[in-house]
Amino acid sequence: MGRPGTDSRTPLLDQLQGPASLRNLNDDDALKQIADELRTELLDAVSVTGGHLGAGLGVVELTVALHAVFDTPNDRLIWDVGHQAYPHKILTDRRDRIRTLRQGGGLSGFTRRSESEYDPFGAAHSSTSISAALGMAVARDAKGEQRNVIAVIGDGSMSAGMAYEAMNNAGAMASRLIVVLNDNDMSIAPPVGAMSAYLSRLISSRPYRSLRHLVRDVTAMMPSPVARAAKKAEEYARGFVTGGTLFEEMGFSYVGPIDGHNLDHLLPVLRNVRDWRDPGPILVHVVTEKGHGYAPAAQTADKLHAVARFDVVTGTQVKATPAAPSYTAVFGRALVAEAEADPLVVGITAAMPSGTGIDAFAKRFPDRTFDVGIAEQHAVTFAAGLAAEGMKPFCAIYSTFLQRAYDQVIHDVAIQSLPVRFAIDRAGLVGADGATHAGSFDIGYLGMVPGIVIMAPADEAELMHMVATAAAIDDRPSAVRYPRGEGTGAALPARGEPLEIGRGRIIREGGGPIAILSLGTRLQESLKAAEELDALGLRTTVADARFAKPLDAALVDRLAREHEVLIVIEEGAIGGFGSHVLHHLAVSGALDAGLKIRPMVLPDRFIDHDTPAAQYEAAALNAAHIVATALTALGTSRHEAGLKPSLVG
Ligand SMILES: Cc1ncc(C[n+]2csc(CCOP(=O)(O)OP(=O)(O)O)c2C)c(N)n1
Ligand SMILES: CC(=O)[C@@H](O)[C@H](O)COP(=O)(O)O
Ligand SMILES: [Mg+2]
Repeated sequence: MGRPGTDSRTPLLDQLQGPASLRNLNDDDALKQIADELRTELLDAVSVTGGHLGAGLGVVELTVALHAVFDTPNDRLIWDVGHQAYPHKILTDRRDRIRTLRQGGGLSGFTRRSESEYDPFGAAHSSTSISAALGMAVARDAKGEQRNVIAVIGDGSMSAGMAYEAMNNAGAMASRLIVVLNDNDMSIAPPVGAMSAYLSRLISSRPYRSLRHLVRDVTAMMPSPVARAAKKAEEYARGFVTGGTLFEEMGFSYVGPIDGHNLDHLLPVLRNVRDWRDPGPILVHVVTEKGHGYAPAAQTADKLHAVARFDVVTGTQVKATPAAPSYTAVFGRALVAEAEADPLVVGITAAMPSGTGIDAFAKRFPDRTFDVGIAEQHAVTFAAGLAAEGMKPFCAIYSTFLQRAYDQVIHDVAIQSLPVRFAIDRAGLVGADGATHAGSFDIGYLGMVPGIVIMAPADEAELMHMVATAAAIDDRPSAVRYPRGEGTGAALPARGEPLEIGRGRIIREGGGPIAILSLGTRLQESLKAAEELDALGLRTTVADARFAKPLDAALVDRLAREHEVLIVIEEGAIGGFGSHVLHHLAVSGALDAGLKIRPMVLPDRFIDHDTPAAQYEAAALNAAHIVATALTALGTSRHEAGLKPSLVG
């Protein structure tokens, strides 16, 4: 691959008019050049935008081959997770926008139906592609239409139960379906689990098939079961112990392993698979390298899974120096402190050790750390089993990914009142990953679960106290939810002090008509708003709820009784903390006295990718919005109050 301008060949990528022009080339050598140019363009674009890099680098040749062989967009191409789809986006009508990736108003960092006809299914949460592809294949057959449906799923994403649910169903159906297993022996971290070990054995036991073998394998599958029986007989004759791969046992035809960077192999095999007319699913096992073709990727443990802006020549990333440790890092520190004091404390992650801070715990307590792979449902019930036997499991899962294990939280944990501790990272807005990753719903979806304790720290010191509080709760589930990114710089204790469950705290006594009850890290904005209101002679009370559940009813009643206006603010969707406060005040009759209560929550819509600052402005949860809400409730405009005009009126 040459760097831009160093490749003496006539550029071809610039001449492409979408994937159809790839197919019209009829020149495999030209496709190889296009792959080189595509990798260069990918590097150049992501060096400017940042984002997910390693996965896309690993599928450059595969992306070219898929679009060169299949009649996209009529043939449906579904990318699992979608973080590897930047080359796909460059080849499919979005090259001109690729440098807007993950920015407000720009391209999504994942596939998205609304973005392009070449994105038949949205993604970002893993392991959905086979299910969606099977649905599209069955719809095709039901409508008598003709097309191929191809799901591209990674080895890491093959560790989620949903992938097996889909294969189990597909393997028993006649619908023609193509699954490309993109096996780069990586998840975000090195892969874990028996499936990963199996795939490694499969690859080592079946060295790259020669082209002749590959074409023969596919040919043998084509005409009829007779040829397949002959092949099976040959395999038995050659001493194959089993009937073949796990995938074949599940009703798939299997082709591979294939070198996923070798277009001389990829193209003929995919063409054969395209023309294969036998009923049922086929799995094409493609072996790739995450970060392929870019030396700095090979030198990093995570193969440059996600990067900030970087220098293409050196691979050096441009990272701002955080002013304070991240909530994630503080969680890791807090968990280590609890584990040093209590050998029953264990840490669980679902394939996100670095993202959750469990990697720090693992360094200190490798034998008490469990990475279960991309398997959130299993992680929760695995934790329930541990808790049932007296262990103290901390299950660290992003808010958005915990959505996948909701029934396990209720059915396996809460109904049995098992003391699983949920460390819910990325709770709230997450910036560039956008709506699919926003942690908007956890207060809502957990808040209705009887018995669970839900905490939200105002800063990172509070986070340590809440981890200690959770560690001490041995009779029911507990959850601590905290945001992505750095903390406030608060001084940190060596170890947290358990809090009194269900007790909030008054941060500043106002004495005026307005009170603000904040849950979580919106406290900083609430204090700024109080300062502004003070300046108007409206001395404002600010309280930190600390607990969404159980609610501090005494605190809520006092705020309601002593103030004319009560603002309740949280970084969560409607149906969360504010709803619980409203419910309590309505049931208790406190609203009958005419309290002007204003819940402030995330807008009731999905908030697209953007910078965090832009997202908070869009969410209207900043100090200026709090001031405006309070004044409006009071019946005073900012003008009457003598405040300079604000964007929020
Ligand atoms: C349900 C879910 N859990 C966790 C993640 C976070 N995540 C994004 S990519 C990834 C690794 C995927 O590995 P693989 O499928 O092998 O793709 P590769 O990055 O190797 O191309 C993980 C864990 C996710 N997107 N969805
Ligand atoms: C693709 C994916 O789902 C993860 O890589 C996710 O983007 C990580 O999010 P953070 O960057 O917040 O850890
Ligand atoms: Mg992988």
